[in-house]
Amino acid sequence: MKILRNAQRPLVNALRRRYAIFDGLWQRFPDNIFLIRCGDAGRFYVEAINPPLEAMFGMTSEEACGKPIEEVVPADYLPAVLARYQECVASRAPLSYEEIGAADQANPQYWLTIMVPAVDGQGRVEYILGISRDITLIRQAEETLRQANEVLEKRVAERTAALEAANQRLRELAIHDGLTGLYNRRHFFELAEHAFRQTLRSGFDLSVVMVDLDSFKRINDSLGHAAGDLVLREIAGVFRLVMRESDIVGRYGGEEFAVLMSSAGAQEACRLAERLQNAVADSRIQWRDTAIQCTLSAGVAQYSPQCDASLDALIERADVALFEAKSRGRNCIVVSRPDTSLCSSRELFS
Ligand SMILES: Nc1nc2c(ncn2[C@@H]2O[C@H](COP(=O)(O)OP(=O)(O)OP(=O)(O)O)[C@@H](O)[C@H]2O)c(=O)[nH]1
Repeated sequence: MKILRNAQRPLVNALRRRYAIFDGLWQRFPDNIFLIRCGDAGRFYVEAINPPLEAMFGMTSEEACGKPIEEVVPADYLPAVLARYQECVASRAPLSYEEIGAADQANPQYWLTIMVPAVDGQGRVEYILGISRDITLIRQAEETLRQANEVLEKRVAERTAALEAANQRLRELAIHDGLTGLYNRRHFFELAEHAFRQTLRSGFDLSVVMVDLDSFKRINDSLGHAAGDLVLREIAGVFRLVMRESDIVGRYGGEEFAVLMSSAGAQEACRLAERLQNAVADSRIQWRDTAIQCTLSAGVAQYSPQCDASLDALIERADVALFEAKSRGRNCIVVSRPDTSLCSSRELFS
């Protein structure tokens, strides 16, 4: 008998050492640890809880030991806890999940739980060992970061929109004449070049009307530059009213305007020039106590493959016709025929 006790001593000592190690770890482990015994009929009983859980449940591990889980876990969380135990028993595999538990909803507590089933020789889950870590601070930091990101994204979106609006304004400024709002000379040429190339491909008509206000200098000289500016703005408004949507109109120079009409021959271009002439003549522009009346001269040219190797050539012909209109006493429309001879618009229709 004594021999047998002596033989067992190293084993007992080894078991004591191991127990002391595990018990020390159990007592000092900072996260919640619980050991659950799986009873018959799907019942679960507390086997042991470590100090953090003792503090949370308000009972010692000895007091909790053997109690059905329903008597230890608060009723609010019980269904979710039982469901996890059942899942672990059914799968017989480790399980990891996140859960929210809180005394009040405004301050939720987040837990990351890992469960490991202890399976006996018959494949039955006898115990479940669980470790729960409080990850509330991590989730709160993530939420703070998410909110900060949201604010940042909103700010970036606002700045992007403001920048986009500023870019749009810049694009507008880059293509429009600041005084009249019509296309500036450079953009007029860009659009006109495009239309000209299309005409070369399609063979459709294309005409140019060059318009110049008559004796505009007199307005400046008699009423001042601001009055002249007002006249230019008002005349631009008249242009907008009279033009077709497809017409391209630009401020070509000081008081000179260019109109490019796609799919329009010389007669249609002359009719447009006449409508402009009449609309301008009818408009009374009020500058202080003076009603300013203007007239205009226009030169018209229809694209002709024989004369117009380029857009510049076509505009040059319309410009020559405009010069002729000025020479003929102003307030009239002159057309450059395909053979470059000049005639009045009335002659064109007769
Ligand atoms: N107020 C104002 N005047 C301008 C502007 N651009 C050019 N002008 C003036 O337009 C006038 C053009 O004068 P001219 O070239 O002699 O032409 P005009 O007086 O219209 O005479 P005709 O074209 O021969 O009928 C000049 O006095 C320029 O200073 C502008 O943006 N604003």
